[in-house]
Amino acid sequence: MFDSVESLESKLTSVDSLENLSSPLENAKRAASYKAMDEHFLPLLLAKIPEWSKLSTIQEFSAVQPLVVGIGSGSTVVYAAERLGEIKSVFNAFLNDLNLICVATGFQSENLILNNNLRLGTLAYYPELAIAFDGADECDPQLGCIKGGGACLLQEKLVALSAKKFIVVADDRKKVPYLSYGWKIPIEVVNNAPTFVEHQLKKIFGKDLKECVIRESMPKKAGAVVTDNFNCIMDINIGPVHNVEEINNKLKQITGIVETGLFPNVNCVAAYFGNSDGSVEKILHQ
Ligand SMILES: O=C[C@H](O)[C@H](O)[C@H](O)COP(=O)(O)O
Repeated sequence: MFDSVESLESKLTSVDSLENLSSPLENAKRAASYKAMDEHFLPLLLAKIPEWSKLSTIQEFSAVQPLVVGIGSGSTVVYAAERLGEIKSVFNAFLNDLNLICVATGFQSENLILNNNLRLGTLAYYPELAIAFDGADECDPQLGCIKGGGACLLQEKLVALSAKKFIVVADDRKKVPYLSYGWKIPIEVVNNAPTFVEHQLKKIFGKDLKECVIRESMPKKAGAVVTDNFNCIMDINIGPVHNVEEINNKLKQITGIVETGLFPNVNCVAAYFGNSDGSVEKILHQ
């Protein structure tokens, strides 16, 4: 006989009882990620349990629609993957490898999924995700974001746009009144195009283009950062970004720019910002 759902939920580590990590910042990232996972993934899972608890054979499990979850990149989403791994192990009777699939946003994210004993799938197999969790470099009040601090913006955008719900997990430094408040916009550019792209940016943005640099890998490797898609990253400063969609569209019209780190809010329903005391501020999309 299965344990009751309530008794399983109570087996999850209580967020208040977690031991301190190496720094207050890490505590903040973990608090945001755990809360986001508990408030957004658990309800999806609990809604499926009545259906899944009737299944017993592998054939029956493989016939049901899996819950497909996007796991992003960066240092914050590490804790979201950790919590998802814990939920999976506690709810093992209902949530096996066949009905929970995780889609990655790149190399680091693939390893996060595998290291937490989660099953890896791809967008090619699972083009529709129930939900995706990812970090952000900046997030505005409308839940528009700048992403790409770790150069994963292209695959992150593919996953975010494939998810019915997109959830941002971050520490409180990422909550800003408008985008490019303190962060440049990363753009992924094909390798032989940076000079062409810079020239076009000057034409379009004129004096507003204050900075345009190719991101370097130093000190770990000499030369430009190479993305998981074998392109380079340019970080540009065109001043405050108030209309995220308009700027994103302007940038995307330039040949040679594969994708931008500007994420206008398409389906971001909530952002969780962790504070160093372990409390979490949540902003919901209006
Ligand atoms: O390319 C990387 C991503 O967009 C990250 O999600 C973003 O940089 C936030 O990373 P972190 O959680 O380490 O602040």
